[in-house]
Amino acid sequence: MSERISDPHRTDEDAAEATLRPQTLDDFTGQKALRENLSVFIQAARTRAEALDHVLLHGPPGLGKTTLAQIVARELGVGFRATSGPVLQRAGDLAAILTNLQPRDVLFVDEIHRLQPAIEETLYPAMEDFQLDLIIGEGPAARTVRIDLPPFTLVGATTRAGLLATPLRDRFGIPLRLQFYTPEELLLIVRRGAQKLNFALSDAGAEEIANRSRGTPRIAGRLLRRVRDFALVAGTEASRAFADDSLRKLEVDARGLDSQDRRYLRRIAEFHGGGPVGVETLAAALSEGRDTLEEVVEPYLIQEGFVMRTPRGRVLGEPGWRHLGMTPPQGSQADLLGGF
Ligand SMILES: Nc1ncnc2c1ncn2[C@@H]1O[C@H](COP(=O)(O)OP(=O)(O)OP(=O)(O)O)[C@@H](O)[C@H]1O
Ligand SMILES: [Mg+2]
Repeated sequence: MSERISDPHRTDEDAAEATLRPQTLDDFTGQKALRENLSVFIQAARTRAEALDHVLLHGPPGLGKTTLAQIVARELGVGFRATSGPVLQRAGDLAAILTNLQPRDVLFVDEIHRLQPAIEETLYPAMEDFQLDLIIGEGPAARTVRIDLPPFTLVGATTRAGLLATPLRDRFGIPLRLQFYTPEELLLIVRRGAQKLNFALSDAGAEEIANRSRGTPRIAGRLLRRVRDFALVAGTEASRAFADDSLRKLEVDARGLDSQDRRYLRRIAEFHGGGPVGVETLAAALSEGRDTLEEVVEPYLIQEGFVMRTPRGRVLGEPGWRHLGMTPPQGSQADLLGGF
């Protein structure tokens, strides 16, 4: 795992995140459409005193999936159990959790795209009919018993919805996609965070952090805590210039890209004339996993137009060239695809 300040994945250092985590739907900034819909479904479930339909949260790391799962349980006024795809090794592990749920509880399964196939199949009848088929004994004496489960809400989270099997995806009545946050939303998040941390951050300083957070609250929180460290040690208040200077020390540039992002862009520009180049080739050249590129590095670069995903591979976009201070070669793919 890399040590990038702009890595949207959770790291040990992010344990401090807990203080910044919003506790209610009202406190949760951004994702307006998603929040409004969810609020209606929660209210309806509460009114009917029924379990909320299963919810699938998908989107890039650090956008608030785990936070939302906890909020859903709190707003429903029910218990919250959490596990994750890679942790559940045997069908029995899942059975133990399911049979211990209280009616209407939320079971949060993080990284649900990494469930073992056998466990996934146990999950189907559990989600659909609140029934669990257990195999007791072995060999010819083995028999299946069917156990009724309390009605519950499965909240699944994944950064890779594309990897979910269709039968699993279809069993989520409420699929919700999280989007990158706008600079205005991040500004609000940074301001609130500074308040919670008792950190005297100027509005301009907050703006500087918000604009460089790659659309991701986790990164905003992390940059906020680092700028706060710099300010504490320097014994000054955090003006725009101070925030700017601190972020520069962390190698986060004016658009929020870090050294890994720039290495990725430069590779396409300098070794492949701007592309197209296959993601496997890039991953090998940069000594990164393909997954890391697709899940962590690329989503934001694609959304900002720095790079484009085409059937023939990755192509540097106009903003990508500009960011590197280079001009696209005449007749390059960026020109041809300019209208994309
Ligand atoms: N809408 C928001 N408003 C304020 N803070 C937020 C918001 N969403 C996320 N955060 C902050 O960002 C941090 C990361 O969020 P969270 O852990 O929920 O992300 P995630 O989508 O589950 O990431 P991963 O895919 O890595 O599991 C949280 O600790 C929280 O402080
Ligand atoms: Mg999470």
